Amino acid sequence: MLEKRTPIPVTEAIDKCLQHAKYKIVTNKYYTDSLGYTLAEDIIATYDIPMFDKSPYDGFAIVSEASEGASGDARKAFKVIDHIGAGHVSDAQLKDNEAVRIMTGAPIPEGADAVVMLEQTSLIEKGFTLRKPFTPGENISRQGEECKQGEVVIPKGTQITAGVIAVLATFSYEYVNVYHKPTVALIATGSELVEMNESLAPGKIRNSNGPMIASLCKAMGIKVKDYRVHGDDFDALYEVVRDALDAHDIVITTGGVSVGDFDFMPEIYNKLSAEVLFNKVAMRPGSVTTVAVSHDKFLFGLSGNPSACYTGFELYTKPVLRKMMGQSEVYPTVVKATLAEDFTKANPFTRFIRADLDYRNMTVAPSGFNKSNAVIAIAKSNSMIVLPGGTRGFKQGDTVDVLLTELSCEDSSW
Ligand SMILES: Nc1nc2c(c(=O)[nH]1)N[C@H]1C(S)=C(S)[C@@H](COP(=O)(O)OP(=O)(O)OC[C@H]3O[C@@H](n4cnc5c(N)ncnc54)[C@H](O)[C@@H]3O)O[C@H]1N2
Ligand code: MOO
Ligand SMILES: [Mg+2]
Repeated sequence: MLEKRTPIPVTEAIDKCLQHAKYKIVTNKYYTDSLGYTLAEDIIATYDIPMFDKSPYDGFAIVSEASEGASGDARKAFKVIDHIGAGHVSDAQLKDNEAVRIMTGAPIPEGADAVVMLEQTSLIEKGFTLRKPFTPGENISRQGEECKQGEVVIPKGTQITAGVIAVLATFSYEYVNVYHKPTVALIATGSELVEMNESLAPGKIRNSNGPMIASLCKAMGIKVKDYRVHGDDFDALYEVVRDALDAHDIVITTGGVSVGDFDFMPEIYNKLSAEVLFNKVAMRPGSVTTVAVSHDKFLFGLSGNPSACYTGFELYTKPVLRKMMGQSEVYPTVVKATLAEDFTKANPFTRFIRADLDYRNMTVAPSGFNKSNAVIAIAKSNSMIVLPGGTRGFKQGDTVDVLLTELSCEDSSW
């Protein structure tokens, strides 16, 4: 008898996945090799930044009091008694109308309490004149104004970007504790699938899901063991999935999760005694997306239809990968935007539409033909419009939720 599937809400499905995502092992990386990993320790400032009061400009360090009353008609003259660049310290003790010629980044000499930009001076023999008064502290970068020694500057759970690497370099974190990345196996199922160079006999189609999912993982800095295409043969498929699960933390399959005669994934989960977290979600596309767990390992049964497959990855696989990589920000980012065209279809379930979000004016429109089997609209999208279930008749100008899918800082260097 046909099994009855009960759809659960998308947010509940995401949370079910995240509850089971636990795998976190700490490893140590040389700091420049840590890009794309997640910090397993807080990064603490080992000294104040700036470490000393310094000049933010090329110009002259002065005693501000000596500039009092300066104007265009009554310019004040200063005598230059020393000359320093960044990396050097002046021994001068400034008094009254004395100044030190100073470059950006150099420490403020004793006695000085303001910096005059070169452009604000007129040079004379032995020094310069000024036409305006300076206040104490003017144009000085203060010690500790960015951060103080001992402060947590980057918390554990942050993904390491180029900016984080700059901070590691600043505080001499030569080796840094990061979380291990989960290992992922990928299997595209379907007797209709042929690879890139094979001929397209009648009834056959190219495997586009496999390379798409591998690329989505790669963009997160995660290497995939690609088991490539496997036909709809229960015993053979069972063995491949079992072996893949033995060797990896996560097995992603595409296809074979619906109720067709050759959709073998439900039976495979059963034979593996995996706990199925859900096999129906109140969403379109990807309603048959199935996620199962077995001893802290994940089986993502993504739908065969490319747009459904993509949506399932973005909604369920990506947050789990992020959590297993140790990241503290795991949920998809959702923003508000204005719909640029009418969308009249009814939405019995929450609908995800591959979309093009224009960041300049925050308007959004579907990125092309948008059925579950569409592939081109994925390529043209940078986001997905999210329309709640039980709604219909969205109009141009309506405000809608938009889930961002664009890749940003994630490492794809391998
Ligand atoms: N009677 C029902 N039929 C279907 C239901 C349902 O609830 N009742 N659900 C539909 C929905 S929704 C979807 S989505 C699909 C899901 O199908 P499967 O996940 O079982 O996937 P397949 O049957 O293997 O393939 C579906 C479709 O996708 C193409 N495909 C598969 N793999 C790839 C690949 N690697 N690259 C590109 N395209 C792929 C495949 O040829 C099929 O056309 O089921 C509906 N049916
Ligand atoms: O999973 Mo299907 O893609 O809802 O159309
Ligand atoms: Mg099917």
